[in-house]
Amino acid sequence: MNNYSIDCLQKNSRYLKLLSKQYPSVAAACTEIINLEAICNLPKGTEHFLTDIHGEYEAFTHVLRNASGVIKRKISDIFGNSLRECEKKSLATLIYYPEQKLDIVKKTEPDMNDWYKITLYKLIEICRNVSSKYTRSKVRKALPKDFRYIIEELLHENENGLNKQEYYNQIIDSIINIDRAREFIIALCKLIQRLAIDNLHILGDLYDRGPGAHIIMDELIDYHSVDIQWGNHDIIWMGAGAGNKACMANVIRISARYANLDTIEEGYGINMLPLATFALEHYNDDPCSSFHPKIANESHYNDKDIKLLAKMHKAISILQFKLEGQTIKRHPEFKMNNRLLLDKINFKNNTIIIEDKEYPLNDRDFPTIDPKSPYDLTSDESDLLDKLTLSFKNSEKLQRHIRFLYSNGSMYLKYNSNLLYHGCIPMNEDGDFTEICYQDNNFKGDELLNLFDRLAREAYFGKSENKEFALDVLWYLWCGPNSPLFGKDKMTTFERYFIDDKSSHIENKNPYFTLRNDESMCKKVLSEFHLNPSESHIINGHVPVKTKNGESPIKANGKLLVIDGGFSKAYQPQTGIAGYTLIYNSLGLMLASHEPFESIQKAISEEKDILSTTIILEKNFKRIRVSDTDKGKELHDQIDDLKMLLAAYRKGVIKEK
Ligand SMILES: O=P(O)(O)OC[C@H]1O[C@](O)(COP(=O)(O)O)[C@@H](O)[C@@H]1O
Ligand SMILES: [Mn+2]
Repeated sequence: MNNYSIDCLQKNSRYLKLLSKQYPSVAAACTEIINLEAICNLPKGTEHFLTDIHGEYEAFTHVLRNASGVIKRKISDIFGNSLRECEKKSLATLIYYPEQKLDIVKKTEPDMNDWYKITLYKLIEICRNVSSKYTRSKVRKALPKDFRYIIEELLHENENGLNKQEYYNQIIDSIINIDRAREFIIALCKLIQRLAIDNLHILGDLYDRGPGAHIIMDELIDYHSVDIQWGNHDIIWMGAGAGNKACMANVIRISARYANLDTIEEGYGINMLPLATFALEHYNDDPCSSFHPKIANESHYNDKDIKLLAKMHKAISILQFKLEGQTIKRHPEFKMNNRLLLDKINFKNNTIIIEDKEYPLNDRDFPTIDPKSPYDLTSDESDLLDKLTLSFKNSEKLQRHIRFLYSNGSMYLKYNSNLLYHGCIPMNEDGDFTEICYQDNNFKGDELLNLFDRLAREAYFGKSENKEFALDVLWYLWCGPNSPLFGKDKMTTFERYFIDDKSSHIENKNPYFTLRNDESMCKKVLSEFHLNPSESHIINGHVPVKTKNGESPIKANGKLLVIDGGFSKAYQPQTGIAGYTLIYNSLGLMLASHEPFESIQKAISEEKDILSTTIILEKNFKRIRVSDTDKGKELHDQIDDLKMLLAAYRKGVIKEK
């Protein structure tokens, strides 16, 4: 026990008085100290890392429910050879999708009560196992209200204990007899899912081409503990929600390109009719060949839909190029003049000069561009943009999702000695961190990311005259040459639509992406962020690992892990797999690589789980305790404060209440 002097206690008396409101007596302070010290000795909770989901909600939902294989492993650990493989599979499917699986069982099972009974025993066994890492109080808080008391009884009673056996069996029988088995099983399955993972980390790009980013956001909002490191695709949605027109045009363009306006229209209730009307009016006779949407499943769309989508796609792309040009001109400090392209078009010859090279354009229909002032909006374009901006601002659901990205997200995160970020820390060829000047000060490394984080928040919440600048910074973060989220020298969107010569499409990655293979570089980054380089790791998303070409997700001698493996179907041909996820539990760090996922429907009806291969990256010989984690450090600080309060009570500096 620390020996606090009276002087020290008196100096801290204002804080101690406040603390004494929560712990009003010696007994209360002692109880809390014992409680916190006990928590510190528990094994650390399991962390789950996912990234680059790109709107693929089915695969995402599945990996969230199967906890990247954690639940399957628990079933195997607990039941070993006492269950057949097919029984383990069924049990796993039940835990992932209880409602749907119960409906299927009901159709074929001749003795439902018997099935309920056996299943309940198994589920309680698994619940006991997954809850053993937590304090009773934490488990209690996770219990569903309706069954709180019964589950607690079942978790803490030993059905083999002589006196309790009948009591235990009676509870199970009663649940079945009063017709509550279905609800009870669903509650237990959800509890297992909830307790299997203590904390979820998402390393960015929830949004983009896949069909259901809004569904993913709804799931995350309901998730018990999640943090998000913003990706470049998330940041344009944040920009669109905050009212930046260039970001909004990008968001609509990408949705049109991937024939995925459902997220905007049905997910967020934003009406695209004004864009459709505008497109039909101005591009009616234009085949918009380069703007044919990329459609995963052609059969969903008829010819007319595709033609209309192509016109909308072109209309919003031209708007994007105009708005981006205006942004670049407003901000010479962004140093993006090389991306001013509309004024480099020769409308007579139908060519463009980019970086001293002349290219023919594959399209000559630019009905809304005035060659003399190509970045000016026509009055129809202005009206359209005003309508769309208003709809984005007024979508209650979009705004809720954006606020969630702000409250649970950031540019980067330090968590239990790992450094998490989506893209990169901008670097020069020589490995120095790139400096950016803002308001006469230079920023680089962690300070640069902190600056961007602050400005990103100011763009949404700010009220000052700097807000407009901050809004443009959100767009810079999407595609600016020194954006940590983008990490490339330029985004060649214009070239990919209008120039056939593919050499103009090249986007060069920041030197970071080569330098990060070097262990000493990674250690330098970790030190920059004030982490101990010998025990910490960097965890990255953003660039898909081309496993097919022999690339490894483990870089720099294990210091850096890239877990973008292609949740997004568009990247799977390159990566050869369907994504990496990372699990960090009390025993160490494990990397899971997943085979492509067919569908939730097949996962349920055919019990087709994702096939995952897990490799252990680091194994701890001593189990990691809460005490060794960031939470543990917080708890130790609290314990110290409580000990000081105890001393204050005992030395009469503070009175018990
Ligand atoms: O495949 P598309 O639609 O042309 O998109 C490619 C664009 O997406 C980007 O790769 C950014 O998205 P990611 O963050 O998913 O890599 C850009 O660099 C590139 O210009
Ligand atoms: Mn990305």
